[in-house]
Amino acid sequence: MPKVLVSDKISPAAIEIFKANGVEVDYLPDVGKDKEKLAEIIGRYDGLAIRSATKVTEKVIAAATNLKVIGRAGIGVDNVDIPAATKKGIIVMNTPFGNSITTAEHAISMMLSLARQIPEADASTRAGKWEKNRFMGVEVTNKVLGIIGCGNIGTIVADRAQGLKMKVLAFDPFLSPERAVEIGVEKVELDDLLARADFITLHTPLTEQTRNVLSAEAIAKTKKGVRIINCARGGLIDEAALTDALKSGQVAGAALDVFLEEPATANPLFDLPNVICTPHLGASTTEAQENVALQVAEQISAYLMTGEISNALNFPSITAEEAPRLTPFIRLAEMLGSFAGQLTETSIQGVRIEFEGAVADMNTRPMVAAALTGVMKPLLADVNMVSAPQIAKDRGMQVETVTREQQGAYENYIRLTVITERQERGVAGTIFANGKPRIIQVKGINMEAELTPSMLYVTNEDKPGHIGRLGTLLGDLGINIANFNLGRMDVGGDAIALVSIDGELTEEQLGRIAALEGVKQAKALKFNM
Ligand SMILES: NC(=O)C1=CN([C@@H]2O[C@H](COP(=O)(O)OP(=O)(O)OC[C@H]3O[C@@H](n4cnc5c(N)ncnc54)[C@H](O)[C@@H]3O)[C@@H](O)[C@H]2O)C=CC1
Ligand SMILES: O=C(O)C(=O)COP(=O)(O)O
Repeated sequence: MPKVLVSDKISPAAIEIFKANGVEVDYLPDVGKDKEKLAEIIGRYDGLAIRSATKVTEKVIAAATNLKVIGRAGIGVDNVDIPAATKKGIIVMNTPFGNSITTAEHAISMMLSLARQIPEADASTRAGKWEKNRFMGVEVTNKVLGIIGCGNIGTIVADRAQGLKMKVLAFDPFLSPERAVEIGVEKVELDDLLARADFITLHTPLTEQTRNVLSAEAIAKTKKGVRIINCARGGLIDEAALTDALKSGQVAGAALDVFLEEPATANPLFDLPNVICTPHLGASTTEAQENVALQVAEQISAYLMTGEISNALNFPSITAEEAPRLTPFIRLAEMLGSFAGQLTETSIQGVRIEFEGAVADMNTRPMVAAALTGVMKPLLADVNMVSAPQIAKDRGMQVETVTREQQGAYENYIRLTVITERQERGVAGTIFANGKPRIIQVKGINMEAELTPSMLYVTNEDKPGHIGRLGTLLGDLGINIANFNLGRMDVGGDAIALVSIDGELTEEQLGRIAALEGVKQAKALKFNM
């Protein structure tokens, strides 16, 4: 039974879902804040469910010897070292929509609170001061809202702001002009937004490109008296520059849900009167927490129990519907990769994967990942479909994918070619109606061979007597032949024998086969069936 650790506070409904799906679960909501403890126990788990308090660092991942999946009950994954997880073959998934409405509503609440100084007015009134003249607000109607990052949350904020009769500008390099028209925002460059916005709200992920998007220079370009809302990530604003700008009056107010250092228990911004702070509450509503908890528990369970992948950030999704259709082709791709990988002795420069017929129409990315896994497994035992594409890239392997829709003799086939300095070696296979993989071509030579766990691969010159000699030798060696497949280029040309055997050949036995008259290469191949 797979075992999952929940290391942050998530809705108890998730625990029930894990159990109902046959997944064992430990709910230790304080462990996420204790890096040492997390690293100490993570080795026991196949899955990890987190929110933002758990920092899944390289060190934690190094200790995660059994971990297969990290599920973020929420959106931002800047607390997970995704490259380290990918290299270790661990899927990282999030719940991209579960808390977006809630977070957008928090941003709007923060904007209105800022416009009317609600927290301070509240504190003053409770203190019995009745300072009616002190709290002069601003209307948002007809004001300009600048949204930096117009994805899921930014778009919902835009919609709600339009309801408040605001004019909305958006800076987002990935927002298409058509989409901007559709959602009724004016797509602008950052400098334009900075110069024109009365309110600026941030909704990008924290990445190296977005870090300090509101830097001292950017803040200097804003309209004097701008109000800034950040319900995305702390690192998006240079906090020192914001502090200075709030003091100088360049920025009239800031509403911050997120901070560079969290938990934020001391921060110079807390001392300023025109600042509103909440403790990373963007996603904290009953509805959103229920959504993300249920979803993450379902996603993690589905991956661990069936291999279904949804909302992974480091692997293409495989839906429950396509999983059964894809599985035989993923296995075929891995076997072709393994076939070619085991025959390759020099360093691999590139891999070409061709898909022809019906398979060309399917989701080929998992098949490419599986093929690369097969190719590299003889060298790197713990490579898997998640880590293989990244490892191939890191090693400078060129990966080319070709899809052709026309059909040849087979309804569909995959050809994998490994390119080394010396040669190109291609091997092609198909899936028969019974779902079984078949090799149909090796190095341009047609044959039809079932792949079995232990095989002997022999190349030779096509001369009379070879098959007899090989069969006799295998008999003398006490090796039982389960299946004997032959193919040749042309009469007297290169020929290949692919022999399924019971048991495995020793080096010594292989040496004797290689020494047979006419044999060019003899190799023992193993396949995980
Ligand atoms: N305060 C909280 O509790 C919560 C915070 N968040 C934060 O909100 C962020 C945004 O969430 P979603 O809207 O769901 O993500 P999303 O991926 O749908 O949208 C992000 C948008 O940012 C844009 N973007 C990326 N790089 C950019 C750049 N350099 N400049 C301008 N735009 C850029 C993208 O094109 C995308 O449209 C999350 O990454 C997370 O960090 C999310 C949920 C709750
Ligand atoms: O979903 C996100 O990105 C969030 O920031 C929400 O964080 P949380 O789950 O409330 O710790």
